[in-house]
Amino acid sequence: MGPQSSGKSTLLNHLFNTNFREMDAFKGRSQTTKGIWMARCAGIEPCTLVMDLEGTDGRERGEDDTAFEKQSALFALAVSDIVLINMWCHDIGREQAANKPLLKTVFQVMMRLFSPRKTTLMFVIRDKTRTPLENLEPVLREDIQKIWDSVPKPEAHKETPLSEFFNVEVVALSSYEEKEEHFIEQVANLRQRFFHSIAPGGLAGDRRGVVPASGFSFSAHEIWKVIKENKDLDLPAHKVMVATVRCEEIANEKYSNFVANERWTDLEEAVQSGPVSGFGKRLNSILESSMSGYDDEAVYFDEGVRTAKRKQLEEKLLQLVQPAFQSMLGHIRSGTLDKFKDAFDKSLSGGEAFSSAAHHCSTTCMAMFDEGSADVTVEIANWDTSKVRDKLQRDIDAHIASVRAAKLSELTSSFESKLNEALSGPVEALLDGASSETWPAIRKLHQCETESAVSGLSDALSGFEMDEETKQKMLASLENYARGVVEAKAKEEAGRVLIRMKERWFTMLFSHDSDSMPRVWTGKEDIRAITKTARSASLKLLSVMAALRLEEEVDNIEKTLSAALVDATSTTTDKSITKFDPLASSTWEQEANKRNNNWLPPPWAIAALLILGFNEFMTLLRNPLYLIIIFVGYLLVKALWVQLDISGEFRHGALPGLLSLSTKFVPTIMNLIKKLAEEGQAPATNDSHQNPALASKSNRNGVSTSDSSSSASSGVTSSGNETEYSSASKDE
Ligand SMILES: Nc1nc2c(ncn2[C@@H]2O[C@H](COP(=O)(O)OP(=O)(O)OP(=O)(O)O)[C@@H](O)[C@H]2O)c(=O)[nH]1
Repeated sequence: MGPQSSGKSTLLNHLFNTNFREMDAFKGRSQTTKGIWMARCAGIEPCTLVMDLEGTDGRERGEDDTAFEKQSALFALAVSDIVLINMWCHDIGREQAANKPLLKTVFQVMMRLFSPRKTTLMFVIRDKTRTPLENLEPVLREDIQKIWDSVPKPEAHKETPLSEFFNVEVVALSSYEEKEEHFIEQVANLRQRFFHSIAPGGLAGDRRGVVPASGFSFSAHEIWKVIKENKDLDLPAHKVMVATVRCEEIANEKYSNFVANERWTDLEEAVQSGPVSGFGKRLNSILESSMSGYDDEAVYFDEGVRTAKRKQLEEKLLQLVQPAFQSMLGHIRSGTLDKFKDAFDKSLSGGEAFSSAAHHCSTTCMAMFDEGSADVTVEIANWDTSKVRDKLQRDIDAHIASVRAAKLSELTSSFESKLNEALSGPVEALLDGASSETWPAIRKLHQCETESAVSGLSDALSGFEMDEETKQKMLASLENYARGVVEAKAKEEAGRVLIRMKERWFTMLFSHDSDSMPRVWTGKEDIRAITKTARSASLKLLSVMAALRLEEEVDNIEKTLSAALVDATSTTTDKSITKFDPLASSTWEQEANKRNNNWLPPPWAIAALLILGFNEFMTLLRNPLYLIIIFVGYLLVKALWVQLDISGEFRHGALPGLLSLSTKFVPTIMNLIKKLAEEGQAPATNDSHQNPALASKSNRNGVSTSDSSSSASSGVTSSGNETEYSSASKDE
């Protein structure tokens, strides 16, 4: 800065090889530079910017702070490290020096910087005279001090010395117009002082509050804005503000560069379709270059701001890449699960025991997953992979469990089918040739096969590391199965017992003699004896089929059968209902029928009926007509019940019973009506003995002839009704 046409632009152009507009010497002295101009110094390292300010007019004015002169001086002090002040040599020591008002302005605005930094004020004495600099300098400093003292200062800076705010330097140059060679030489010397001016001990003052070059443009704009608004300049706050804005800009730029980075887009696309080898390495490298790019650019900005913005950038980037990381982890998980299934399958088919294969494959695969997930780790993120790991472990366990269940059921069914094969045929053959040895042989076979199957299964189960209880349950179920096979076979054979008995009786023994030759009937044979032998042989077969004898217990079935069916028939010809019948009292099927026929409701239900139906009972008792109607109804129903043999019909199931009843119902009703009609006619003719057959029939059978014949046809196995049974037996 300096007075108008004091050769500022000329000096700057020579000093820094710049190209500021200079006044044309032939056009006369007039203002050339308007506003503030800026240029980069050529050939000076590190990058140095130089500003050429509009010249001051040298008049002392009481203008306010909005005057451009003051604003530009404040701007220069706020952004510059070194301020060159041009002054004429002959002005030194003069009361009316041209730059006195300028210096006053400089000192005043310095107070307006919220926290001023130490700026170098270099006084450049132009058109130096013969007076040596050593003599001029003290006079100049004295002038400066005087001006400093005369400037009104705020309370805080009342006693602050000038040196607190400024480094004062003084240089003198020969006249450019008269001693150009000297001028150029001296300027060249001065230029040397601008190399590395910001290095320690260099020409620049302290570097408090400076902003990095990348923030300069923004910072200069903001400072100028504040100055224009006539506000105080808070340089530290400004520094933070510039850092915030710039760091954010840098971070945003790095983020968008990352998003557009081909290496990243390729990686992101690839991971959609499957696992990508070296995913972690590639991603880390792209992230690393973004972050280090940020660090490089933001390094000179305020540390607090820089770190905070770095963290934000990091978070944004991680948010961007996390889905890719998750899908990569997902690929590893599903890939590992597939590998596990394959390896497990191979181990099992290679004959390895189940639990050892499960354990070994699971351990290997989990290690494989750990390795894989370590490879995809994003270094700056430290994301937790344990959830995915747990999921994999659960999937593996579930697979093991399902294979285990399948294998166990496969094993069980294989042993079962073996047992079935080993037991069915032989048991059938043994029952075919029923004899007293049949059941011991079946027992032996059953025991032998069961034992071998159980021990086989037990051996096979040893590879499954199962708890003893479950194992015992499985073995017991196999034993039950074996028993079931024998039982089913025996029942199946028992179903065919009638045919077999017949075969044995007639075909084998009755029609053949003891030498198995077809019998020739001569009339001399003892038919009774042959019949007895044949009958007892077939009863023998019946007794073999009659019960399951898987336990070694002595039973009386054969004896009972012969007593009831052979001996009884040979000794008694008349069976009475009062005679003890061992077959009827046995606990076989009849017992079940008896239970089925227990139609009475339980005692509590009877009690409930009595209590709840008390009113109805009383109504009935009070009105004898009701009672008579009910009694007649009861008689009718009972008659129908007996006629239709309802309990007998339903013995074979509800549907056949209903069908049979529906066919019998109408004829029976007709029969009853007919009967009643006949009864009615009988007294009219007053001759009961005219129809003795009808009378005797009705007397003997109570209700109807058709009844007795239908009861007879139902045979011994009809209901437990004793009367029915005896009448049927008599008919037989
Ligand atoms: N006497 C003298 N004249 C000089 C010197 N240096 C430059 N001049 C002359 O002064 C005149 C003004 O030069 P500029 O360099 O344009 O001066 P300025 O201070 O930049 O002028 P403004 O930008 O208008 O304030 C020119 O004619 C120069 O030749 C010098 O050292 N001594």
